Amino acid sequence: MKEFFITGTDTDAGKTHVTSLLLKLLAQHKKKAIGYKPLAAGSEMAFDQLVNADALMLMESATVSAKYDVVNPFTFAPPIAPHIAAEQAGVTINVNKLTAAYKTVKQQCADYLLTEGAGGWALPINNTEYLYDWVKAEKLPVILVVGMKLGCLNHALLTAAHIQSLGINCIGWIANQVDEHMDEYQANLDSLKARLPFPILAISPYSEQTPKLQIYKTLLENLSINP
Ligand SMILES: Nc1ncnc2c1ncn2[C@@H]1O[C@H](COP(=O)(O)OP(=O)(O)OP(=O)(O)O)[C@@H](O)[C@H]1O
Ligand SMILES: C[C@H](N)[C@H](N)CCCCCC(=O)O
Ligand SMILES: [Mg+2]
Repeated sequence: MKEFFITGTDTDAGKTHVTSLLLKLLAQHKKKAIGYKPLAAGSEMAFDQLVNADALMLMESATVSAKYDVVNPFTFAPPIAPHIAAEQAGVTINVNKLTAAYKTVKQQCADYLLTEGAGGWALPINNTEYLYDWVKAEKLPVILVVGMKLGCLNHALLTAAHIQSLGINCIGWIANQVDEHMDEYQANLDSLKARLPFPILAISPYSEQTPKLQIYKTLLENLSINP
């Protein structure tokens, strides 16, 4: 099974948007793929259970179906930092619990498992651990979604440097145009291409209606998809 962890330069960088597009790309190529959202904050009651919109979107885009709790084992109502939401709910989250939950989603007979993080890269899960500790423990290859807006150069470069400092493999980055009217979009894209230490995998243009990925060959190679 091919596994990837999708992180972003910040909350709202477009991790869910891009992960959903990747799942749809895999579906077009008849691949068995599932999305996973281990940790979500910002959820609503539906049919007597808390559900999060990111997890539901990943479920809609996947070709392999699973029960809600399998796709999103930890979910909290308030749209705040998840470790604070967990503390308020009296729930402990740690690397061991994330690893145990991950075993269940790995049993769902998918060939591709795309895990969406929460917030940006340095997301605390408790007083001492970060979500990236779990990513490192699982040895998950990372895809960095850069939300293209003013300030993203700093966020992208710091995120890349930290991923590398942990010895984690980042297979590349995806430029996601979250700001339709970003000044000097192309110059910013070029600045990132010149500086990020891993290849660009795709560009996700601004689109509310029919979102599409402009795909680079490296992405297809990493997903083992024939063009
Ligand atoms: N390429 C795009 N074109 C248009 N709208 C976009 C694009 N990418 C993301 N958006 C919109 O921006 C918002 C944030 O995107 P998204 O929910 O994917 O971010 P996220 O990184 O998953 O955030 P979170 O940290 O909450 O998980 C959403 O309303 C989404 O529809
Ligand atoms: C509520 C939001 N949409 C996300 N689910 C959680 C974002 C956490 C950000 C934590 C932080 O870096 O400050
Ligand atoms: Mg999301």
